[in-house]
Amino acid sequence: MGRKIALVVNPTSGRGLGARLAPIVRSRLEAVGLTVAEHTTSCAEDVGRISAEVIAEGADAVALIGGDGTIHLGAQVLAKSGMPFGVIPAGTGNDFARGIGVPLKDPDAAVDLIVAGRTRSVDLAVAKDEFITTVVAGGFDSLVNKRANAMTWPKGNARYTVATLAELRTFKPLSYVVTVDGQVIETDAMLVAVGTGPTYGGGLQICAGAEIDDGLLDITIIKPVSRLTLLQMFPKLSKGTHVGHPMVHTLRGRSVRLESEGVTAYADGEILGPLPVDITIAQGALTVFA
Ligand SMILES: Nc1ncnc2c1ncn2[C@@H]1O[C@H](COP(=O)(O)OP(=O)(O)OP(=O)(O)O)[C@@H](O)[C@H]1O
Repeated sequence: MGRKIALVVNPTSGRGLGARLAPIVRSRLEAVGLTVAEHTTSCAEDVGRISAEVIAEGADAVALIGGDGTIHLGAQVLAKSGMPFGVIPAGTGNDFARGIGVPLKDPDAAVDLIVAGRTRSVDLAVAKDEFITTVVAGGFDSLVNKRANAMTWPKGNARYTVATLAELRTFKPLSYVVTVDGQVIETDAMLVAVGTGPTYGGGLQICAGAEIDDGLLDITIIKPVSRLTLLQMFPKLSKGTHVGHPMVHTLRGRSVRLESEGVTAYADGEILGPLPVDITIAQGALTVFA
């Protein structure tokens, strides 16, 4: 085959899983005759810088080892470049990989998708001049994210459960103005989420049913509910069955404006910035092996 693959590794993703996966991935790629140029990032800025360099140097494809944060950084450069890229999931959340159907706990199978070479174009959201690869959201979940990101224990997704329980004690619904393709919705809500793919927070199907390549943003509004109802809804988020609840409102559109005073929006698990935020769709902006 002789394809040249640039392997971009975030060694810190998944608390070191990225570094551990790199030699495994590299040898599997080389075993099928691919030429691998391995680049290990030493800071967040390196992900974009190295991605830009390997595009300029004429790599045939990029393989990213990392989690959603790494993919977010890489997507800023890879979007609209036409450069096909593959994901080897190494984060704690891995929601982008989940959304495009890459096996999460089987790096060999993830590598095999790159080797097979079948690509598809997937949509990205655009907000505050950034490409977003999963979900933009603000409200109750912003507080949970903030708390969970500051926690060192417990590890993995359990942090989100602990943070959710802590935030539930004091949270009050917020007032939002949500404008979807010009239609203005004024509502109180627990949170509003806007995604190209279905999940955030490591598999919570907040935008259940979102299709990654339909050219549309999926919007979920969770209207004010009691603490008990929100708690009961939480396990349903993993299956996406919250969507049938009368206080869960879903819609689709190509442009969304989210407004709510004092709310910080999160995107791809990281802080995006304070609302208001305008979100549009970049249809088919990213070419992935899947
Ligand atoms: N050497 C590094 N290279 C790249 N990013 C780094 C590095 N050190 C720290 N970071 C930071 O690590 C963040 C997290 O990486 P990533 O999201 O891939 O892993 P994760 O947090 O374990 O997974 P997930 O986002 O899926 O939960 C990046 O957004 C970046 O800011």
